[in-house]
Amino acid sequence: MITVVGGAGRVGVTTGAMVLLRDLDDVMLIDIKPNAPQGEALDLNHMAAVLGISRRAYGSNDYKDMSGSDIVIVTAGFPRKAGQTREDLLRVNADVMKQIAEQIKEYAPNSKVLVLTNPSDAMTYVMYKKLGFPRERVIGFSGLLDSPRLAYYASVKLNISPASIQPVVLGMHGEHMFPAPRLSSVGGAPLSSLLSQKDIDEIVKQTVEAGAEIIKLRGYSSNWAPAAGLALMAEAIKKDQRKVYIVSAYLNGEYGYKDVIAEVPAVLGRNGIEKILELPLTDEERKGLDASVNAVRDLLNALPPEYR
Ligand SMILES: NC(=O)c1ccc[n+]([C@@H]2O[C@H](COP(=O)([O-])OP(=O)(O)OC[C@H]3O[C@@H](n4cnc5c(N)ncnc54)[C@H](O)[C@@H]3O)[C@@H](O)[C@H]2O)c1
Ligand SMILES: O=C(O)C[C@H](O)C(=O)O
Repeated sequence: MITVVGGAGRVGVTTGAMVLLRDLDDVMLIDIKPNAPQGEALDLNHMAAVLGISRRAYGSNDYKDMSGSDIVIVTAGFPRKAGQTREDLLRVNADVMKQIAEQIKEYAPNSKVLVLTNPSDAMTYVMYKKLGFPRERVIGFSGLLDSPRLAYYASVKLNISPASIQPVVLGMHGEHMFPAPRLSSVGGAPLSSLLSQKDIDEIVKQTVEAGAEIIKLRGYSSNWAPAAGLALMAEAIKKDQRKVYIVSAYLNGEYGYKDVIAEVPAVLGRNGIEKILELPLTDEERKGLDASVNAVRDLLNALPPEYR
């Protein structure tokens, strides 16, 4: 069973749909909104019946129904509104993480926990600290959104499929993320060698501003792309695929950073994070990553001690 906490919210229910569509497992949607997860589960079960998928969705307002889940995906919490940054959600969502960590500890103590709630690196840190699970089992989401976004914008410039691009965005999910065009590649060539500096600057800006652009256009934040990314992470763990994805990981010396969470490439398999990969960086890239990781640290330092 894969549980989604926040399962009646936009990203939560879309994630439930993606898990079913990829035929990964049954899905438990848990949410504090009365009746809403049950209603979403019913609709998802009808979708599965239409498509002939033999997985079930369940909905509940009771955390104990996550019992037995090997993966718990956390999408619960407040989304930002137009004009807000993700960082503005720090305190309110840290409270939500703290509450949910208690429940996961009690009902799914052996699970791998994927955290998407914003600001996602800081929320992954709170979840990690409050759960006390090994770091391999507490994994933050967003690299699998920021990097494919970079691939998308580059693919438009190059008029090729985004699937042909291996994009790299490191550090923080937020205003200070670090897109790395030299480390991103197309057919073995660095992306930076295939586009002009002006085009590179443009796609980097589009990537950083992508989330805000969606909110500006439609009034609420993304759901389709993040849900797809979460499903890929869950799939890699569930099927022990050992695929390399950029994820938010607790660093204990990797890249020279300690006691902080940042987006880095990692191998995902049955144990969660099987290995963190350390990319060789130029001096300039090192500075860019430092600035990004320092922005995560600033957020963590702004959290009262009970969240750390
Ligand atoms: N990291 C990313 O890339 C990324 C992408 C999209 C959204 N997000 C973030 O994900 C979060 C959710 O976004 P959304 O659009 O789905 O919001 P939403 O308001 O549609 O859904 C949030 C859901 O969480 C539920 N919830 C709140 N507290 C809860 C608790 N203690 N237990 C269980 N459920 C609880 C709410 O009832 C609601 O249904 C936001 O913080 C948003 O910023 C992050
Ligand atoms: O922009 C947001 O608030 C949601 C998410 O972090 C995103 O990048 O789409």
